[in-house]
Amino acid sequence: MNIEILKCHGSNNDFVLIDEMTGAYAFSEEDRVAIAKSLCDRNSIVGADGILFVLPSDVAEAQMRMFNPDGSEAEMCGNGLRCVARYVTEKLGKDEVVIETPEANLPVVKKEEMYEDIPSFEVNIEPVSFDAASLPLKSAHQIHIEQPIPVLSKDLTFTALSVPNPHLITVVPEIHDENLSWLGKVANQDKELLPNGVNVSYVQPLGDQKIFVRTYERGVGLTNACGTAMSASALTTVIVEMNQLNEEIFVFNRGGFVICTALKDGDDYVIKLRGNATYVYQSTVQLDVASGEVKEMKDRTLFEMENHAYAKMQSYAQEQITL
Ligand SMILES: N[C@@H](CCC[C@H](N)C(=O)O)C(=O)O
Repeated sequence: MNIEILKCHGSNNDFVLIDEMTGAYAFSEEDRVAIAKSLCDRNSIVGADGILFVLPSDVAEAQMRMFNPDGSEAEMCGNGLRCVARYVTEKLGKDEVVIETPEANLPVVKKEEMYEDIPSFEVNIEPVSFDAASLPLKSAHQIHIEQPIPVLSKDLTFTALSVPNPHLITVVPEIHDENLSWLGKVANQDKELLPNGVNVSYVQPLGDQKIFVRTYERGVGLTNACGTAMSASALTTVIVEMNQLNEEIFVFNRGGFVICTALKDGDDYVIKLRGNATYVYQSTVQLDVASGEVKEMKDRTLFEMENHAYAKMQSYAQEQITL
């Protein structure tokens, strides 16, 4: 079958967006899983960190469903939600809309450009829970903040939270990719400890309300950036590193940077995640859903100007962390 795709990214965490509101595809649940596995495969002619299905909603302007390359569906996707925010606001000619996600209806809003010629959006990341059962994480502590997990590490401590997808956050003086990758694999294999798997992040404080975050994503592996992980990391630094609530935290990553602000609304935390929503190209792919083979890509139109603008922003982000 022919499927129209939009390749997009937030902080170079890249996605294939498929519009099921306009396209009369009538995918089954099995189709969505198969399409996610085929189109995200880095050996195919597309390749991505995840897939975003945009569907009609009875309670919001649109609905987002996000699948990882292994075919698992995530409760939330922060970088993906900014891309969906741009897609839906531009389609409806509005500056703010609500997007239905599996656990919450989330407001998203177009913001002033965070860097020259960078379309920028802010999305709410919620509900947030520090209850270990919300991941779930098997722990002796109901609230697992800065506590060890001996099967994962002899010396590190971890903060567990769901936003609402599951995260383990560790504040470290420096980041070693091989070590994070090992930790992420072990954590995701141990179904006694973490039955639904987990996204694992190392956070390096850079001082002055700045942090660097590297994440091993559930269902993917190491990615350039993970929006929910950066949000969870910003909130964790508010709690363990005495950063301030209601103040912007600049979160740098392999693919750029975002700005997170952790707020408290009564007893509940909400994180505002602001960052780019960049279109890479649009095209039509011919896919054999049954065999998973991506046969052909046709009519590929590159968004050259915005890719060029994003490259500049990425160099700026790199300079900020090497200064
Ligand atoms: N990259 C995303 C998160 C995608 C889902 C995640 N891998 C999970 O399974 O929870 C983001 O930007 O938040």
